[in-house]
Amino acid sequence: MAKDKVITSADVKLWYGDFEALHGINLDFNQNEITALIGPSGCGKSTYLRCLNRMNDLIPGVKIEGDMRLQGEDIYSSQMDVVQLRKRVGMVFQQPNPFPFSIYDNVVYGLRLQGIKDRAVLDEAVETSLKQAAIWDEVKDKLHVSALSLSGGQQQRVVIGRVLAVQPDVILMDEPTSALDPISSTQIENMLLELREQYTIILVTHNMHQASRISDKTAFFLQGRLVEFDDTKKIFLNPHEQETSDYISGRFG
Ligand SMILES: Nc1ncnc2c1ncn2[C@@H]1O[C@H](COP(=O)(O)OP(=O)(O)OP(=O)(O)O)[C@@H](O)[C@H]1O
Repeated sequence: MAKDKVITSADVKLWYGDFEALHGINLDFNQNEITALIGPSGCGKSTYLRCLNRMNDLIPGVKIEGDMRLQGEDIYSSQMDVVQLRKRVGMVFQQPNPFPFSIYDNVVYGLRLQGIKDRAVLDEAVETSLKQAAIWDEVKDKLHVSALSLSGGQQQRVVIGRVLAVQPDVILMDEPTSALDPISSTQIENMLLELREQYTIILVTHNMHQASRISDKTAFFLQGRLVEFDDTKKIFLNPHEQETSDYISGRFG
């Protein structure tokens, strides 16, 4: 049975000034799937990812063309509320970036911005989000200490909790484990497999083992082009394109 498409993108092109970084990307994302974006450094994975919640709007001199839709709504329409969009399409970066506040205040940050003040509602959101982010047991007795006092792996899970608290539809992750040790990385990978039940996840990764272990679909980018997009098994075991095969087998990149 065909799954629902949460995000669709057609003929996405992006220029940084005169430099064309994306050359017409066509890529759709199914609900409750993890899609990995792979490819050598500089091929445009992060640039493409940032198009999906309009993070590139913040960069001067950027021009974007193409059609990108979230649940059918035009992401680049003038009607689109960008604050709402970034709530619906949350983002986790390579370096954990907790705010210099307590764990609790980090997690409820987005909810307070929405005007939610009810302590019971906030408490409930903190517990639920930190459980989903697989860090509740480690921090439940110290919710009011600074998030910056945690290890890198714990900080990244608190940041994921902060993203989950506003109940996004889609979570964008840009190399979320590359700054972490192997145990923390595995914890986050296992958590993503759980989160897939509820969310649609788009993950940029340089880690081929990670892409093959946890993603349903894989998109291989090269020099601003989408070379191949398919089921992860197919991409890793029997890719259609020679360039994909060369990259997967470590012949470049
Ligand atoms: N703010 C920017 N201004 C100008 N050029 C940029 C900017 N950001 C990225 N680029 C260029 O766009 C191209 C794609 O970069 P991008 O960061 O999207 O690649 P990537 O595949 O995510 O790389 P990596 O795996 O190293 O993070 C590169 O040539 C890069 O130098």
